[in-house]
Amino acid sequence: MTTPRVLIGHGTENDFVVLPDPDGTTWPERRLDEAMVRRLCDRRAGLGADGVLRVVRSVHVPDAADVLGGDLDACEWFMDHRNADGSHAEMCGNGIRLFLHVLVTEGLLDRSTCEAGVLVGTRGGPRRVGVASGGGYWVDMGPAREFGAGEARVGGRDFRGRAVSMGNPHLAALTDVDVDTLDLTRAPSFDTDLFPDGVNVELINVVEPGAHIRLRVFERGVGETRSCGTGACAAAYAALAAEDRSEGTVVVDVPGGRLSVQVTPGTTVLTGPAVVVAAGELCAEWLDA
Ligand SMILES: N[C@@H](CCC[C@H](N)C(=O)O)C(=O)O
Repeated sequence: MTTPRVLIGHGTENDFVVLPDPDGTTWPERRLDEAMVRRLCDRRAGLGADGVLRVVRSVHVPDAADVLGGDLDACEWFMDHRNADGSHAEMCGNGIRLFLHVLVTEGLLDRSTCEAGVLVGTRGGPRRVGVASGGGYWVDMGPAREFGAGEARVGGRDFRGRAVSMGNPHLAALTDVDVDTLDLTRAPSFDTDLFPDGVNVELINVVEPGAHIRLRVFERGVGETRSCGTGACAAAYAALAAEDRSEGTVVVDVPGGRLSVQVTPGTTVLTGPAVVVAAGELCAEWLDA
């Protein structure tokens, strides 16, 4: 087998190993198993990242038909996302912007076809993603769905927040405690009845009510990350809901940069950058070790 092509990239410093596999022949699930994802994401013995994005045509993903249903034909491409621990996630807001960027830079998609947006398959369903006029990329993430209230214990303190689904589960907790002072080295404890599949926890400070927030996030399957796109959307929704509003545009500052989230009752549009840092090949010696 030839040595597989690989790219490293990020969206607001939420970083990914990207594996182009258009025809599904290089990284079938049996090869890109949990152990391989962990090895790739290992920051010392591998390339290092918060997750892996496999760039593959939907027809080559065995479970794509289940999650995309009648939209399978409309989604030529599928973002096969894995967390650093090897688990699958339904959706990744930073990853999908990088995914489109890589499709363009790898010559798999013509940039001009992206202006109006391209439907990409994800395990959370189809998502439209396009080139933003002011730079970066926008993603139509679908509506935030609130499904209760809960608590998480982080660094010895309890934080109460809204349970919000962006396809994947979030606890979005507004707090007056300066989030920069929190210890996020250990996984939060949370209510497993409310979040049976685990949860991403966002701790949020309001900078300007309903307009500007900053957050830190502990991601399911990863740990603390420098940014989380779905988390930014859940946090923006919670910040607006705290003001009894169901729409508005919120600037979201994360440790790795700035995102913008436009919330309406019908959907949520996330806008932010995507950067490819390096491209090359995985070494056979490392792969076979
Ligand atoms: N960083 C991502 C979210 C990745 C998935 C998450 N860890 C989960 O398991 O739900 C984003 O930018 O949205």
